[in-house]
Order: sequence, then C-alpha cells, then structure tokens
Amino acid sequence: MKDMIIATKNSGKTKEFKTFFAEYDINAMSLPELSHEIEDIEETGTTFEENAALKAEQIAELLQIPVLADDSGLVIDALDGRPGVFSARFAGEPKDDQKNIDKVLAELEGVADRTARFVCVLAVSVPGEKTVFKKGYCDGRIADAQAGHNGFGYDPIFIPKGYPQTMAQLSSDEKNRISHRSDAIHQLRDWVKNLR
Ligand SMILES: O=c1[nH]c(=O)c2ncn([C@@H]3O[C@H](COP(=O)(O)OP(=O)(O)OP(=O)(O)O)[C@@H](O)[C@H]3O)c2[nH]1
Ligand SMILES: [Mg+2]
Repeated sequence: MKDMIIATKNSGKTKEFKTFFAEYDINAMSLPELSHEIEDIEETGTTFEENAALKAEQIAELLQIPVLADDSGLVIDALDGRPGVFSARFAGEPKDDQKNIDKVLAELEGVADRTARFVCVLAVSVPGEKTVFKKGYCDGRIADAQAGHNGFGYDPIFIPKGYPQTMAQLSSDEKNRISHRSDAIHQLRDWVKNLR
C-alpha cells in the first residue's frame, strides 16, 4: 500500500480522503498522524486555489514528498459568495462549526434566495514540479434550520440539489458520491493511478 500525505488537520476531510484513496490501495495520512508536529500553514490567499497551493507546496517542500491539499468552503449567492475562503473561521477564531452554522442561518433569516454551493480545490505538489489543481462543486441550498449529524462543517444546513434532506442526513457513502470533494478527487484519478 502506498502512502499519500494530505496537508490537512481537519478530521472530517481526512475521513473522506481515507475512504476515497483506500479504493486505489493508497493510505491517506493527515498531518496529525505524522510523527513530528507540523505548524499550521497560514491561509493568506484570497482564492481556494491560492490557499490549496500554500498548504500543498509548503508541506511538500518541508517533507520532500508528494502532498495533496484541500481548500474548500461554502459559497452563498445571497451573501455575495461568503463565507467562501473564510468558511472555516466565518464566526471567528478558534474555528467552531456550530457558531459558523448559527451565523449563516442568522444572516439568511427572511432571505428567500438560499442557493449555495460547496467548492473544493485540490492542489497536488510534487517537489520540483508544477502544482496541479482540480476543482469540484456541489450545488444546493441552505436549509431553514439545521438537521442531521453526519459529515462536518456546514453539512447540517446544506441541502444538495435533488435531495429532500441535508448533507448531514445522508450516509457517508451517499455524501461521497455527490460531494464537491468527490467531484474534485475523481478528476485526479489518472494522476493517482500513476502514483509510485
Ligand atoms: O459542511 C461541510 N461539508 C464539507 O464537505 C466541507 N468542506 C469544507 N467545508 C467548510 O469549509 C471549511 C474549509 O476550510 P479549509 O479548507 O481551510 O479547511 P480547514 O481549515 O477546516 O482544514 P485544513 O485542511 O485547512 O487543515 C471547513 O472547515 C468547513 O467549514 C465543508 N463543510
Ligand atoms: Mg484551513
């Protein structure tokens, strides 16, 4: 089994990557699983691409091995695209999923247009090579109230297009079939197959 380093400290993302990569006989390892502690990478970019590159390139440079990073978030039309790249810390530091959900619901109170999408940008950095990017989407809308306990982040308030329930009410298998992360990962298929 090959190892793949995922430059993330988010346990929800990590669980999803482990499931995806197990299919290719790849052991996806997140930063907290490494033997030495890795400092947080500052996400100073203004786009998902910039932040994904910062995470992938800095960790690949440090470890001198191929690294994949994920920068993702929730883009809400009625909020002019917010929380967007600030999704993790929308309600301030330290990041808190419940506070983020409460803030979105409060800002959308009485708002009829609830269309939104999850976006996931994956950056793969191989030392000495140009970084490769893949972008995935999942369209949907923001629920009036939160429901469900699966997944992470904003899943309890995100209703994927064509579904009656929230992402957090879907099984992990179902989420992994339709999510922005799965959309992006599937575009990496050929690269993953050639990984040595
Ligand atoms: O309901 C959700 N289902 C998802 O599938 C999902 N994917 C991303 N998000 C939100 O967007 C932030 C990413 O921010 P982000 O890419 O900077 O990650 P992070 O800071 O949590 O971890 P790291 O990978 O940077 O270490 C996350 O914290 C979440 O709030 C999601 N919410
Ligand atoms: Mg982050």
